Amino acid sequence: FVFFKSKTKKTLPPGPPSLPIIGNLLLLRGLGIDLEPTLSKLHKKYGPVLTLRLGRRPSIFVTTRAVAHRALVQQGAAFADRPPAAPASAVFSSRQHNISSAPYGPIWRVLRRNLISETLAPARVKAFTPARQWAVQTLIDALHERALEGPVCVIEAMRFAVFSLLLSMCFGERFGDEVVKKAETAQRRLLLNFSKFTIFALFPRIGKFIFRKRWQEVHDIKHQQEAALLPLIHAAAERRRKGQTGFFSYADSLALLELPDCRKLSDEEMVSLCSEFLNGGSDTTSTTLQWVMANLVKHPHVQAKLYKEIEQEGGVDEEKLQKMPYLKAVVTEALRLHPPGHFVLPHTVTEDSTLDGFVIPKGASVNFMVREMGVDPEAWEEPLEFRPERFLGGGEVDLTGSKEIRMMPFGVGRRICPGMGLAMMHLQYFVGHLVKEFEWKRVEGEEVDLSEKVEFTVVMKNPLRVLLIPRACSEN
Ligand code: HEM
Repeated sequence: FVFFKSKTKKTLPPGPPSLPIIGNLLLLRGLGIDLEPTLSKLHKKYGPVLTLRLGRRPSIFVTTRAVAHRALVQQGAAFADRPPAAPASAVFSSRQHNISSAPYGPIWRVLRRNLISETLAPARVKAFTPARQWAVQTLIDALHERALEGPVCVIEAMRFAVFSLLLSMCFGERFGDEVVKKAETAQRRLLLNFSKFTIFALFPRIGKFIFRKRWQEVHDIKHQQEAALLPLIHAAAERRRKGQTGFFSYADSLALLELPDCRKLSDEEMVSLCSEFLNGGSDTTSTTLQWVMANLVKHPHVQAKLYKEIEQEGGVDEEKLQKMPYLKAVVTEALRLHPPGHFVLPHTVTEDSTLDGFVIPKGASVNFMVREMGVDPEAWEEPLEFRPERFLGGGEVDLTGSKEIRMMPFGVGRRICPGMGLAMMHLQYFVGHLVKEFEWKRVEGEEVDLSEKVEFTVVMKNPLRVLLIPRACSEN
C-alpha cells in the first residue's frame, strides 16, 4: 500500500494511515453509527482529537468533553462555521440559505435571530398552547383506540402528533389529517434517504453521473417537498393579505424578513427554512419521546415515581412543568443515554486555527462525539444505567455547557440548538400526559429492546410495542 501524504499531515491531529483516493473510507461500514465504535477505538490509540480521511477535506473528531469545551465554548467564534455544503445538502438548503448550514456570518445571524425572537420567544410559544393541547389529545385518542386491540406500536402515532404540532407552529393553522400526512410523507422521505446521498459528498464531481438515478431522487424529493409546503406558505400569505389575524407563524415571520442584502426570501428558500423547522423540531422530538417511554416501560419504578409527581401536581398543565423536577430529570436522562444525534452537525473553523496544539485547517469538517460524552464514566456514576435521580438534589445539569460540558445533546456554543427550550418543554408535556393517561406496561414474554438504528436520528431498531392500560381502569 502507498499511504496518503499531505503537507499538513504533521500538524493535523493524529489518525490512522489512509489509502490514496479512498482515504479512510474502508472504516465506514455504511455511514453513521458504525463510525462510533471505530472512533472509540481510535480515541484510545490516538487521543481525544483525531483525523480521518473520508472525503477531500480532513474530518476531525473530538471525543472528550474537555476538548469540546475548549473548541466550542472557549474558542466559540472560531469553531462556529459550517463546511461547504455537500451536493445534496446544497439542493435541500437552497445553497446554504438555512440556519443549520449557513456559514457563520450575516445571513446565519439574521435567520437564527428571526427564529429565536419571532417563533421561539416565550410569548410566541405560549400562543401555541391550544395547538399543544390539541396535539396531545389527538395522540391520546389514537392510542386509546389502538389499545383496545392489544399491544400497541406507538412510534407512528407519536410522529404524527409531534409533526402536526410543528406544522401548526410553522404555518399558523390547524390542519386536517390529509394535509399533515402529505407534508409528513415528503419530509420523512428526505430523512430516510439522506444518508444515501452522502455518496455525493464523497464523490462530488463524478457522483452525479455514476449514480444518476440517485441524483434524480434528490430532485424528486425536493419537488415533493415543494408540492407539499408551497401551498401552505401561499395560504399563509393570502391570510396576511386579507388582514386575517390568527397565529403569527414561522412562515409569517420569514415572509416579512429582510436579508442583509435588502431582499426578501424566495419561495425556494422559504421551503428550505420551513423544512428545516419541521424536521429539526419534530423528528428529534418524536425519536426522543419513544426512547423516554421505552425506558419508562423498562423501569416501572421510575414510571410509578413519575406518576406520583404528576398526581401531586394535579395534572400536567404547561405552567406546572416548572414544578415537576422528576419529569424534567426523566427527559434529561433519556437525552443523556439516547441523544437523537450521536454527533452534532459538522462544524468548521472560520480560519486556520489550533486546538490542543494541532492545526485545524479552514474547511475541515469538525465533529463531536455527543453520545460518548454522555456516558463518560468520569462525569457519570454507572453511566449506562437509566437513573433520573442523578439530576435531583443539586445534580441538575446546565445543558448549555457554558462552564463545563457534562452532556451535549443539543450541542453547545454559538451553534447550540435554538429549539432546546421548546424541545424540552414539548418532551415534558407529552411524557407527562402520556404517563397521566396510561400505565405503560411490558408485553408479556417480550423484552423492551434498546438496540439502535441510524435513520436520520438514532432510533429504536425494534420500535416500542407496549400494553397501554388507561389509568382510570388500572386504578379500579
Ligand atoms: C430533542 C430535540 C432536539 C435535539 C436533541 C436537537 C439537537 C440539535 C443539535 C445537536 C444541533 C446541532 C448543534 C451543532 O451543530 O453544534 C441542532 C441544531 C439546530 N436545531 Fe435542534 N434539536 C432538537 C429540537 C429542535 C427544535 C424543536 C427546533 C426548532 C423548532 C430545532 C432547530 C434547530 C436548528 C435551526 C438548528 C441549527 C442551529 C445553527 O446551526 O445555528 N431543533 N439541534
